[in-house]
Amino acid sequence: MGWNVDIYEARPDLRLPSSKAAAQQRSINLAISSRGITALHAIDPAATARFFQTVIPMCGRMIHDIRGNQQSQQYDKDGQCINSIDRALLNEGLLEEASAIPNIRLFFNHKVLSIDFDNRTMVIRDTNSETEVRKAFYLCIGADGSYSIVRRQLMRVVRMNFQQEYIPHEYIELKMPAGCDEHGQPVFLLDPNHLHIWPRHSFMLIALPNKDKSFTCTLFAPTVEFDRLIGCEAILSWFRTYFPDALLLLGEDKLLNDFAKNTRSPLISIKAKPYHYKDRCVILGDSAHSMVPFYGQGLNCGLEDVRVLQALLLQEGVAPCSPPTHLGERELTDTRLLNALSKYTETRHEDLVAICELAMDNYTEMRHSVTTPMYLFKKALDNLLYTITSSKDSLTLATRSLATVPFLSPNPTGWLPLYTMVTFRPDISYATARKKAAKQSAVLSFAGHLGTAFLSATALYVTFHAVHWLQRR
Ligand SMILES: Cc1cc2nc3c(=O)[nH]c(=O)nc-3n(C[C@H](O)[C@H](O)[C@H](O)COP(=O)(O)OP(=O)(O)OC[C@H]3O[C@@H](n4cnc5c(N)ncnc54)[C@H](O)[C@@H]3O)c2cc1C
Ligand SMILES: NC(=O)C1=CN([C@@H]2O[C@H](COP(=O)(O)OP(=O)(O)OC[C@H]3O[C@@H](n4cnc5c(N)ncnc54)[C@H](OP(=O)(O)O)[C@@H]3O)[C@@H](O)[C@H]2O)C=CC1
Ligand SMILES: Nc1ccccc1C(=O)C[C@H](N)C(=O)O
Repeated sequence: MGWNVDIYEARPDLRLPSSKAAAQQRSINLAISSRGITALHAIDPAATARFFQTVIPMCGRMIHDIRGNQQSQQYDKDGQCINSIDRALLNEGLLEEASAIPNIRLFFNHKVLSIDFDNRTMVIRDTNSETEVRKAFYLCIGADGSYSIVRRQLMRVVRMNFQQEYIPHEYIELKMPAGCDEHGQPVFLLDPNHLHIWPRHSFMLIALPNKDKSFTCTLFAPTVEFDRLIGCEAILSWFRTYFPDALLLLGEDKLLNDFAKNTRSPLISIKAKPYHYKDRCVILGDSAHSMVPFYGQGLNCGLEDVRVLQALLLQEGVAPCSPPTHLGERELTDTRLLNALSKYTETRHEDLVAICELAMDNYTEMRHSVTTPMYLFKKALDNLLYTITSSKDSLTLATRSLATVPFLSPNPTGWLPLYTMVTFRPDISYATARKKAAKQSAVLSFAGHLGTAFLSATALYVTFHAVHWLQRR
C-alpha cells in the first residue's frame, strides 16, 4: 500500500550461505493451496507466478497400508491440487521481493524485546553488536510466530482472552532420498503428485515431494510412543512392524541418523482475542493463531490474514501511501485505522477458531478415518452430491476481486465437501465452510438413519411375509 515499512527479524538473513543450514533444519517443505496463493496474488501477481514455477502439485492422498498396498484418494473431483513448496525458497523469494521495494527496509539479527504502545516505541536488540535501540513506529504488525513477543506485550495493555494447548503428540522430520535410474539420474521413489500417508490409527507418517526428487517425511506420534523408541534396534524394529515399505525407501542408516540428529518438536494450538490494540498494533499469522499442521493451512491462513487486513484497510479508506507520521502527537487516534483493526478482530476471530479446530479434527481423519469403509462411503456420497448440485461459477473472477473484499460467498449454494471449501475456495471463509459442512453432515446422518430405518422396515416386512408364506405351505 506504499507505506514505509521496517521489518525486524530476530534471525540472520536466510539468503546468506552461512545461515542456510540453520534455516533449513525444520519443516523443509509445506503445502500451499488456494488461500495462500490468492493472498500472494492480491499483493503481487507476478511474484506469485514466479513462486509457482517451483511447486510440485499433489492431487490427492496416497494411503499406504501395512502390507505396502497404495490407494489414491483425490482431493477434489475436478482435479484441483495442493502444492508442495520449498519453505526456504518461498521465504527467500518473499525477501527478494521485499528488498526490491524502496520503501521497505529489512533488519536481520534484530530481536524485538518490548513495546510501549502508548508512546509508540519499541526496544530492539541488535544481536550483531549486542546493543539495544529504541525505535518509534506508527503501526506495529506482529508476525513473530507461536511464541510471539508482540502478543505477550499486547496482553499487558488489552484484556486478551488466550488459550494455548499442547497436544500429547509430537513430530520429527525424516528424509527419504531420491532413487537412481539406469542412467544414474535421480528419480522419485514414490509418486510425486500425491501427499503420502501411512495411517496407523494412533500415529502416522507422511511424505511431501521435493524438487530434488527426495521426499520430506514427518512422523507424528504420541510422546509416549516416541519415548519407547530408545536405541537403534527399537527404532528399526518399530519401523519394520509399522512402516516396512517406507523403511526400505528411507534406508536404515539414514533413518537412524535422522532420529539422532533431528529434534522432536511439540505441536501447539493457540487461540486469542482481540488481535489489535487501539489504532497501533495488530498480530497476524501464528502469533495470533498457531494451529496443529494437519490441514496444511497454517501458512495459508497467515497469508490470508494479510489479504483480509488489506481489504479492510482499503474499505475503511486508510490511505494507500505512507501515513502521516505525526509521532509527536501520540495521543491522536487515527479513526480509519482504528475502525479497520477493530473490524479485523471482530470478523476474523470466528474464522481463526474454525480453522484451528478443523486442523485438530483432520489429524484423526488422516491417521485413522481414511482407512475405514464408512469414511470412504461418506466421501463417495459427498462427491456424488457435489457433482449433482454444483454449478460452475467463475472462481477465477471471484479470486481476482478478493484483493479488496474479505470474502465473496457468505452463503455458498449447492453441496460442497468440507475439504473443497477449506482448501480450494478462498471466497468462502473458514467459519462459513465449517457451518455449512456441519449442516451437510447432519443431512448425511439423517439420510443414513432414514436409510437404515427403511432397510430395517423392508427386512421386517420381507421376513414377516416369508414366515407367513412358509406357514401357509
Ligand atoms: C511440521 C509442520 C508442518 C507445517 N506444514 C504446513 C503446510 O503444509 N502448509 C501450511 O500452510 N502451513 C504449514 N505449517 C504451519 C506454518 O509453518 C506456520 O503457520 C507458518 O510458518 C507461520 O508463519 P508466521 O510468519 O506467522 O510465523 P513464523 O514462521 O514462526 O515466523 C516468525 C518469524 O518471526 C521471527 N521472530 C520471532 N520472535 C521475534 C522477535 N521477538 N523479534 C524479531 N523477530 C522475531 C522468527 O525468527 C521468525 O522468522 C506447518 C507447521 C509445522 C510445524
Ligand atoms: N502449531 C504447531 O504445532 C507448530 C507450529 N510451528 C510454527 O512454525 C514456526 C517455525 O518453527 P520454528 O522455526 O521451529 O520455531 P522455533 O521452535 O525455533 O521457535 C522460534 C523461537 O521462539 C522461541 N521459543 C521457542 N519455544 C519457546 C517457548 N516454549 N516459549 C517461549 N519462546 C519459545 C525461541 O526464541 P528464543 O531463542 O529467543 O528463546 C525460538 O528461537 C513457529 O514459530 C511456529 O509458528 C512450529 C512448530 C509446531
Ligand atoms: N501439509 C501438511 C503437513 C502436516 C500434516 C498434514 C499436511 C497436509 O497438507 C494434509 C493435507 N491437507 C490432507 O488433508 O491430506
